Amino acid sequence: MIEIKEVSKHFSGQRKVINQLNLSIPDGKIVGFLGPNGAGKSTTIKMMTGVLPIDEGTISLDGFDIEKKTLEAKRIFGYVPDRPDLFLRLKGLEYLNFIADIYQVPKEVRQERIERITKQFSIYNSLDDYIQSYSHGMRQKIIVTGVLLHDPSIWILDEPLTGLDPKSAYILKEMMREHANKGKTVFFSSHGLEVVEQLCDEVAIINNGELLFYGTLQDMKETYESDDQSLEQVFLELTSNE
Ligand SMILES: Nc1ncnc2c1ncn2[C@@H]1O[C@H](COP(=O)(O)OP(=O)(O)OP(=O)(O)O)[C@@H](O)[C@H]1O
Repeated sequence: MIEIKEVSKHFSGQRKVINQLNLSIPDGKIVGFLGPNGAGKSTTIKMMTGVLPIDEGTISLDGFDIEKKTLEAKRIFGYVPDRPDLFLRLKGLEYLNFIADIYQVPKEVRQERIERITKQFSIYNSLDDYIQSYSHGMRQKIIVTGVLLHDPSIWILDEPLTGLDPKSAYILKEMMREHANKGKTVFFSSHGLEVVEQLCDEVAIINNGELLFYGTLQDMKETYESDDQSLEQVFLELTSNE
């Protein structure tokens, strides 16, 4: 479970980019975090994962405050950033072993997981190549593999499906569903309603750093949809900055 309480953030010389955000992400559900460019999704996710300091408020992961119990919190989540350009000078396999070492994944377990997951993502034959030479989608897949390798209970994914080919996107969506079905937490950001409609149990919509809606798609339909407005039109209207 992820608890975001009264969180605000501003960057120097700017207005608040996150304003008094409250959000409770339950276990056992896939929750989509939706909003247009610049809405504040990545900033929120970076605060959740301890990448950015929180100006005001608190965020806890399974009860561990990310700023006060940082190590404990970091042990239990896996994070896929929006830009997967990390550790470019390592070979794919070196990166995965590095992650497995940090999280102390036993040798036999890591071998089985690396082989299974990278074969599913069709990157098994590229593990001896440098990440530098990988395409955007391959870089994303190696980072997702690194996350799955240590089997964290909370998954925090920043636009995980952007740049993935349809087969890999399908596999990742299946994995997200399986993880939520095990009673674990899956939180991911996206621009579009389509993937959220396919995949999510609940959706949080943010714009200009403020939460506009949180609930099931059914709630959203019941609250906003009408005969002359589809859910997509509702979403576009809610998040319009014009
Ligand atoms: N390091 C930074 N310094 C200054 N402003 C920043 C910084 N990072 C983000 N911002 C600003 O904070 C706001 C929210 O940005 P953020 O990246 O969180 O949005 P987003 O919803 O993830 O957008 P996108 O969908 O385009 O990735 C934007 O106005 C952005 O310009």
